[in-house]
Amino acid sequence: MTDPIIIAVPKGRILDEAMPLLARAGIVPEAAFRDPDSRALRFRTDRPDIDLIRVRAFDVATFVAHGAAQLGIVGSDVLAEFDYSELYAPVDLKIGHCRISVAEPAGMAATDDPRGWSHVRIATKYPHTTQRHFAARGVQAECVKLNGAMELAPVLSLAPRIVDLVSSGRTLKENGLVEVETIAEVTSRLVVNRAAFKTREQVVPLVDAFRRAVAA
Ligand SMILES: Nc1ncnc2c1ncn2[C@@H]1O[C@H](COP(=O)(O)OP(=O)(O)OP(=O)(O)O)[C@@H](O)[C@H]1O
Ligand SMILES: O=P(O)(O)OC[C@H]1O[C@H](OP(=O)(O)OP(=O)(O)O)[C@H](O)[C@@H]1O
Repeated sequence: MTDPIIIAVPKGRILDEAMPLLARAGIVPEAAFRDPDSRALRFRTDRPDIDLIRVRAFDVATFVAHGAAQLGIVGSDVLAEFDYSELYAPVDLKIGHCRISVAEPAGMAATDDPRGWSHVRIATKYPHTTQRHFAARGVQAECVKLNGAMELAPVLSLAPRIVDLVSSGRTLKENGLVEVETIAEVTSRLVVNRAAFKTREQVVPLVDAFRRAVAA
């Protein structure tokens, strides 16, 4: 038998929204996949030709780009940050809605005019996206890379502004920050390794199954 198709799924918040979509696409993982106590990382499904792996959101793109997984589910925020040429993103899964935004302390925003910025120092998990956004209007962005809790950076003087994901706005509010610019709207995408798209016969029907699952 040929190797199973591997689908990389992020273990964070997207997982809850991805489960019904997987089911509608005809893929039901073994029970351990949803067991928080399980230490397993690779799981069988009701389809003998498909396995799932559960990895960190940023690592989904890496596994699929390198062909270690053939398909994956990943936020457009992650895709924009990596810009891997080996990734093809044919389906907007319409889950994981949020936006990537610039935020700063409410007190600072009261008198700040983004049109006057020439150099900004930004704490973010998304340095490439940030630099690209600001470079497009001639602003130099100096980024301090963090992997979480960006909202602490302004109050602790690590950087006066942040670029982070915003959904309800609650995290910003509870940390005294306000959104001053939206960089992009974010949803999760089905990603496919370009070589696997051409060489593995199950991939095209799977992409179609996900497309139908979104429309259902
Ligand atoms: N507040 C949010 N609302 C909606 N979607 C979000 C939100 N935050 C993140 N996402 C989406 O979920 C993806 C994973 O985010 P999550 O916060 O679960 O991962 P993480 O905790 O940063 O990941 P990891 O622990 O792997 O570093 C993001 O890439 C984004 O596409
Ligand atoms: O606008 P809100 O609805 O408050 O959502 C925004 C928060 O959600 C994400 O964090 P997450 O909870 O995933 O934590 P992490 O980034 O620290 O892992 C993001 O990094 C924000 O901190």
